[in-house]
Amino acid sequence: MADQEIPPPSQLVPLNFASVQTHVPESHLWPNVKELSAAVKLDKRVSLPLIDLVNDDASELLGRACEEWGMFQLINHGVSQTLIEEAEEETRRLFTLPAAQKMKTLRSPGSLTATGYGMAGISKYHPKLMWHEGFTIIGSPINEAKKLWPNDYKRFCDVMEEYQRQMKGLGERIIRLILKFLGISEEEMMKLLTSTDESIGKPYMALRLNSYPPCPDPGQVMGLAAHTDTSLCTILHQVRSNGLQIFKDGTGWVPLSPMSGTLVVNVGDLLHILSNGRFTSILHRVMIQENKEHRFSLAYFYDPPGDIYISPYCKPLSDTPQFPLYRSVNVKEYFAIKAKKMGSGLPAIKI
Ligand SMILES: O=C(O)CCC(=O)C(=O)O
Ligand SMILES: [Fe+2]
Repeated sequence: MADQEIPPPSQLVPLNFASVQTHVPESHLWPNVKELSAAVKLDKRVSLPLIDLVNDDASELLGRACEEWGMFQLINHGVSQTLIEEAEEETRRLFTLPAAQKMKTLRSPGSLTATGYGMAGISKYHPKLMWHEGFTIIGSPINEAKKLWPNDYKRFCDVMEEYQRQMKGLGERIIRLILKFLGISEEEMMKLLTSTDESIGKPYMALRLNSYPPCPDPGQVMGLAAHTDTSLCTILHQVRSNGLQIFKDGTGWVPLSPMSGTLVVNVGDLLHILSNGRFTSILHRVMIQENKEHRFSLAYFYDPPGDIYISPYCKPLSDTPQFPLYRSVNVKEYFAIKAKKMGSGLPAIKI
């Protein structure tokens, strides 16, 4: 029965990476990776802000980091190290399953609100495929976990549900502090942060587990091509290995190594819109490393529900009049615009 759910090979599906021993298939050879890598400022020490969430000035520090970088690292974030390690372990357990097993949970292409295995949404904008496979979780992953581990699915579900619960709580704390910095009132905040209630649209909050398998020719493949996240903010846990790079205006591409005990948080397009362009929706990408390690990461996209409207916040009574740079847009609509515009949604809603 389950085999019938496996799609035909013509569909855009992740490669069976375990079967690649020596030669990277043509479909995954990017002609320009060497140039892209050469542009990286390895000598630049990234002094990405490191923010203590329990600091009395956290709101100010987060706001300044969003303005200057669109990204920061967080300590004292309150998410237990044990849970993070369990989530890492379950992620590894999932991606090291045989390819045919993972394919049983393939998400329908283009689906934004389904749980399952597949390629990153940005894959369809590039002529070459990426050295990446993902597993997106929205709500409970129980139906898919049962297909992966018919007799042993509970552990994965328990860990991933608890991880999402804690990330959602953390996301809300971060967003509240950032909105406070912008001068947004509690009442307005509540409208935005209303829980993932079906009455205001489908939940778009998602946890994406990312896997970048070891590659025989890392200099010719792309892990995850440059993109901005659509979210309000993304909370990223990099599992030890290097590869993440961020684009800093005035500097260029710089690597961002994982730092134990911290979580990386970045501004997404929705927060850029809400801040009326004040906060940077930071461009980032993942390059495959020479060290033949299997790299994993866990990205939690903190999003309002689909029917919530995001409008640029222009400070009332400010000395200099402020005008909205973007039209107001609801979450569901913005996701659709971004998909239609090849991953570059902001220009489409510019006033
Ligand atoms: O793997 C990483 O470090 C980054 C992942 C990412 O950018 C994403 O999932 O949107
Ligand atoms: Fe991202």
